[in-house]
Amino acid sequence: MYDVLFLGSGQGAWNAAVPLGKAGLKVAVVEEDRFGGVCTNRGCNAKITLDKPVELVHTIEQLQGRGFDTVPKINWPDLMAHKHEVIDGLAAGIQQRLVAAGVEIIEGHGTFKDARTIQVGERTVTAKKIVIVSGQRPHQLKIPGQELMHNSTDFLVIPEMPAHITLIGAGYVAMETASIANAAGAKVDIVLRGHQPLREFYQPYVQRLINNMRNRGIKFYYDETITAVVKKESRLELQGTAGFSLQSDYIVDATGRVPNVEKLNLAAVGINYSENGIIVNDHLETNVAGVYATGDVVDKKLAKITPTAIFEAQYLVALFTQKTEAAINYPPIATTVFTSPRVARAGISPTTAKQQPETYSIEVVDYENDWFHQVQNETDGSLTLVFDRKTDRLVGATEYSNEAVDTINGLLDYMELGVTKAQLQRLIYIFPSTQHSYMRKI
Ligand SMILES: Cc1cc2nc3c(=O)[nH]c(=O)nc-3n(C[C@H](O)[C@H](O)[C@H](O)COP(=O)(O)OP(=O)(O)OC[C@H]3O[C@@H](n4cnc5c(N)ncnc54)[C@H](O)[C@@H]3O)c2cc1C
Ligand SMILES: NC(=O)c1ccc[n+]([C@@H]2O[C@H](COP(=O)([O-])OP(=O)(O)OC[C@H]3O[C@@H](n4cnc5c(N)ncnc54)[C@H](O)[C@@H]3O)[C@@H](O)[C@H]2O)c1
Repeated sequence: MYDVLFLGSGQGAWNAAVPLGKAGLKVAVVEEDRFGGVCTNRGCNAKITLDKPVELVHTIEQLQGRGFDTVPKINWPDLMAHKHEVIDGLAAGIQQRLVAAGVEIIEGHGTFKDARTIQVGERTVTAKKIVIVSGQRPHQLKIPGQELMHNSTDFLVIPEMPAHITLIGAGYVAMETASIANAAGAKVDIVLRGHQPLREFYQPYVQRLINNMRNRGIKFYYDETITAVVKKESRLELQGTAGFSLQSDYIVDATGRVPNVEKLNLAAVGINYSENGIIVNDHLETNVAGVYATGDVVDKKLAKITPTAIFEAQYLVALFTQKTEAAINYPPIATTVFTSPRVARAGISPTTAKQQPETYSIEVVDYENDWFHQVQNETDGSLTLVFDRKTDRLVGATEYSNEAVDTINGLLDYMELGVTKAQLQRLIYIFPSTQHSYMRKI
């Protein structure tokens, strides 16, 4: 019998399995696909490799007539080959790390037989504790012609960039894919059901991002309900209510992600779940004692992103090695949409702060007239900081700029450590630098 068995090998699993194995526990990981899960193979790592030239091209674009007189073109097949070179070996590397930590690898699809037993093919394995880390998969619109559409996994291995790409949805995946495809030379459309792209982000900054994307030629179609996809000779046609139709070469269904809960035989064990995932308590334990869940498959309001999955994995390590009995206590979680420019955020949003002016104060730093941003001719950027009035501590930050990720990551430390505005103003930063630039304005 294993001490701990993980169902899935993504970030929410291997970041716990490796240290638990090293701590001397008998650990197994069941995986039916590539080791490392979505982030490593068909999510974050793959996407950021394809995004790097986008960032560089946009910076060079900004400096046209200011030191550069041409904009380099992205060679998509070369970039895709580079992505394979960077990404394809990662799964084997994670597998090796598990094996080196003494973790047993079990390949195949795992399902519950009972609260301590998992069936993988012909094999039956038992464990004192089972952790469900089965992640999420792309949501698929149930409409005629759905099989003609692609998802983010398909896009991240696409060998040639189609001339015309259309994305349905305006969340993280749609906006990031649009940013990459547009920079790589495709004509790009985004078709939204509603009126609020990236609804978890500060909307004034999202609007600035959309204006920027529009100026690059990306078209947004609001309030459209797609009802069918039809093949029209060599092209595809999206059809919607009220006579909407749009032709394209490649359509990505980016309408969200759904938790992998159906094929685990949860009903046999009586594990509670909702359409958002497995329901857990504040110790990440399900309603069935000894069965836990981490990562994207958990029903939670927090961002379903890799750092959250890793934090949960690390919490389980502490819990299972008796280093803690306390409930999980999440710090502020930083997140970004990797468009170009980016929008990134952590902590209390400016929207919440504006709704509670007696509790929060706001500082806005616009980059339009900031000399340091003018160095790379970046005039379209802004940072909003939220302070708690009572304690004077930094409790939230949101930025729209090319460097938003570094800014928000840098400010995250201060939020977690409870640094006050007065303490921030004491810091002596390297000059010239982004930090120096915004700290001078607070
Ligand atoms: C296109 C894209 C881009 C992303 N970019 C970012 C980013 O830039 N930054 C970020 O922080 N997050 C990003 N994410 C989110 C990130 O990928 C997830 O938060 C992360 O992968 C969650 O890890 P996990 O371990 O919970 O699940 P997953 O990575 O989904 O792993 C689950 C694993 O379980 C396996 N599995 C499922 N059921 C079974 C079963 N019954 N038996 C055996 N194995 C099973 C699956 O094969 C899979 O390997 C992105 C996601 C996508 C789709
Ligand atoms: N940079 C990152 O950290 C990053 C990048 C990609 C994905 N992710 C993770 O993956 C998750 C999924 O991303 P996503 O973009 O697939 O989902 P999402 O929830 O961010 O966006 C889904 C979009 O589809 C729309 N939509 C939903 N149902 C629809 C329908 N029936 N018809 C038309 N439109 C519909 C929504 O309005 C929304 O615009 C994110 O929430 C995030 O947790 C993170």
